[in-house]
This record gives sequence, C-alpha cells and structure tokens, in this order.
Amino acid sequence: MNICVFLSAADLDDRYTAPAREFGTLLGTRGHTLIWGGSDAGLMKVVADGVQEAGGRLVGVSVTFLSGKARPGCDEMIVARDLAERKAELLGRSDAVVIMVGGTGTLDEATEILELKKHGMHDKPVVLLNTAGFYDGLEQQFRRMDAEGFLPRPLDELMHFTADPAHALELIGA
Ligand SMILES: CC(C)=CCNc1ncnc2c1ncn2[C@@H]1O[C@H](COP(=O)(O)O)[C@@H](O)[C@H]1O
Repeated sequence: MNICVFLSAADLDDRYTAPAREFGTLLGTRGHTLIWGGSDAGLMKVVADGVQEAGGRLVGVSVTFLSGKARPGCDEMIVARDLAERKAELLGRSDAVVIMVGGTGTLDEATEILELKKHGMHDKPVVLLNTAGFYDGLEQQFRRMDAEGFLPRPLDELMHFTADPAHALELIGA
C-alpha cells in the first residue's frame, strides 16, 4: 500500500521519536511504501529511516525551495514547483493518509486533504495518530465542529483518531 504520512520536520525528543520510529518500522516490515515530504530532517527522517531499514519503499515529494534538504537514496523523489502542487502529488500517489505530530506544515497538509474529502474529491482513509496526547486539543475541536453542525459529513467518515501506531495501520487496512 502507498501510505502518505504528514509529520514534523523538527528534531524532537523521545516521546515523539520512539513512536515515529515504531510506525516507520511497522510500515516497512509490512512491505508498504512511504509517501512523504522527502526531507531528511527531524521526525520526517526518523520515519523514513524506520521504513527503509525494515525493507519498505520511500517515495519523496519535495518542493523546489526545500529540495536541498531532500533525502538521498529514495526509491523515487519528485520535486514539486510549489506547496499546492506538492500536496496534490502526495495525495494523488497515496492510498491512505496518516497525520502524525507536527506544526503548521503538517496542519496545512492535513486540513487540505480533509477539505478535499469533505467535498467528495477523494475518499481515502485518514487517521490522526495522536502521540503523547499532542492532538488532544485538535481532536476536541474537531468533535465540537461535528457536534455543533460545522461539518457536512460526520467526523467518523472524514477521519479516525488513535494513539497507537499499530492501530493506525489497522484503521487504514494496511
Ligand atoms: C531542516 C529543514 C530546513 C528542513 C526542511 N523543512 C521541510 N522539509 C520538507 N518538508 C517540510 C519541511 N517543512 C515542512 N514540510 C512539510 O510540512 C510538514 C512538516 O511541517 P511542520 O514541521 O509540521 O511545520 C511535512 O509533512 C512536509 O511535507
């Protein structure tokens, strides 16, 4: 399966790196392909290392202004012209999307694929992997949107939530 993962490009502590590594190793062991931003930095590198060392494939989708940080030795590396084209490539090449801990870049990617799903432009499974309670506040916000009528589709059709890397793969059927 081609699994798109959005996550932080920052260097983070063990609370976040250990589950990211675990998720990458699971993905690689099961023979999946990681579709991701292609950077060799921070958590993006941790997941890619886990996938590659466990025998999975790496397909990076970088962008011109970040291509200097692109990871060498990927099975494939695409360089998009801008962030919009990059998001379209990431989604187009994937069968499912997993959102891991991250900052504004991750949020930008996550909300775009949810918005496209909301409008019926794709129906790929989306999972928010909530490591160490990082997304408790965001999950609460989504549940409020759902409960108060801000979402035209039920939240459980748009995305799933879990704190467990193995359960995240189960939820996308991987
Ligand atoms: C060390 C350094 C300057 C790395 C370059 N930085 C990046 N390299 C590649 N993708 C990125 C970078 N920053 C943001 N992104 C994109 O946005 C997400 C991470 O942004 P953030 O760290 O959550 O906000 C990733 O999924 C990735 O697709």
